[in-house]
Amino acid sequence: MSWLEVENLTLTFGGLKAVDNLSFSVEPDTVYTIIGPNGAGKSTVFNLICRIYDPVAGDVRLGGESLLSAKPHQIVRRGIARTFQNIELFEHATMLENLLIGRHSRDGFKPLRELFFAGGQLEQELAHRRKAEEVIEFLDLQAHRHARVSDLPYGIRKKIEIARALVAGPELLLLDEPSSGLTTEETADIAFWIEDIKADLGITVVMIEHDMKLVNKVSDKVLAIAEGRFLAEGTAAEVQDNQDVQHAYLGTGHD
Ligand SMILES: Nc1ncnc2c1ncn2[C@@H]1O[C@H](COP(=O)(O)OP(=O)(O)OP(=O)(O)O)[C@@H](O)[C@H]1O
Repeated sequence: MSWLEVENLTLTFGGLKAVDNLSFSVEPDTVYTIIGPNGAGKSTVFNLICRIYDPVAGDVRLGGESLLSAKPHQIVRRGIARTFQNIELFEHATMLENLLIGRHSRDGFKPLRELFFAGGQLEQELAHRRKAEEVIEFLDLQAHRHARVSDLPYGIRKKIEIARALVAGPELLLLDEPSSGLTTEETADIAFWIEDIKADLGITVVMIEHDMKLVNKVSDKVLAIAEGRFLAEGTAAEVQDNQDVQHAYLGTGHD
């Protein structure tokens, strides 16, 4: 049994099959990358794993347990955190404030506990702060702790988006196009951090990515999809050599 199992997953939007009977599985402590042309269904797969959408068929299991009974806000507590293709941070808050919000998303808002158990609340706040500081140090973001996110360069904001996901303490991190909008140098930097997240934090990474240099560098396994369907799976080199994959990218169609 694999750790993350996606089985016969299907989702339609109107008449369009965005994800079509897709199955794959991910082993723990690996980087698993999903590639595919624009509109292939990659982000929809993430949205299905995070319970934003209900599949019309199929299942998603983590550690043998189906995620389909979970509500979107419970996904973080099931050990999953994600980043977005377009950065989704509170632009007018500081980096630290953004990280603390990311941490709170794990526990949810509990007004009664806040009223009656103020002592425990304080301890929890301190634990949140410690976790945020741990991630700040890990990603070498100390210089930006109190900077307003809107004042920071795009490359740093992209890294803060990863930090926001990490403070939730995930076992599975979903990265949606971590290199988009980054320079070649910044992309090389992100590759380094992804490798450290796997090796030093023991977090399994599932990544959607277009930049094949980054894919080649960090992926243990690559899945190619097109029109919501499985095309090929293997090492980055094997998948890039696959004829169906090449045809899908060239847009020449395939049988
Ligand atoms: N909420 C939605 N309503 C209707 N159609 C949608 C919706 N979300 C996605 N789609 C369609 O589903 C298909 C898959 O979209 P998706 O965003 O998952 O592709 P993708 O592989 O992530 O693409 P890209 O690489 O361009 O981000 C596309 O045809 C898209 O237009």
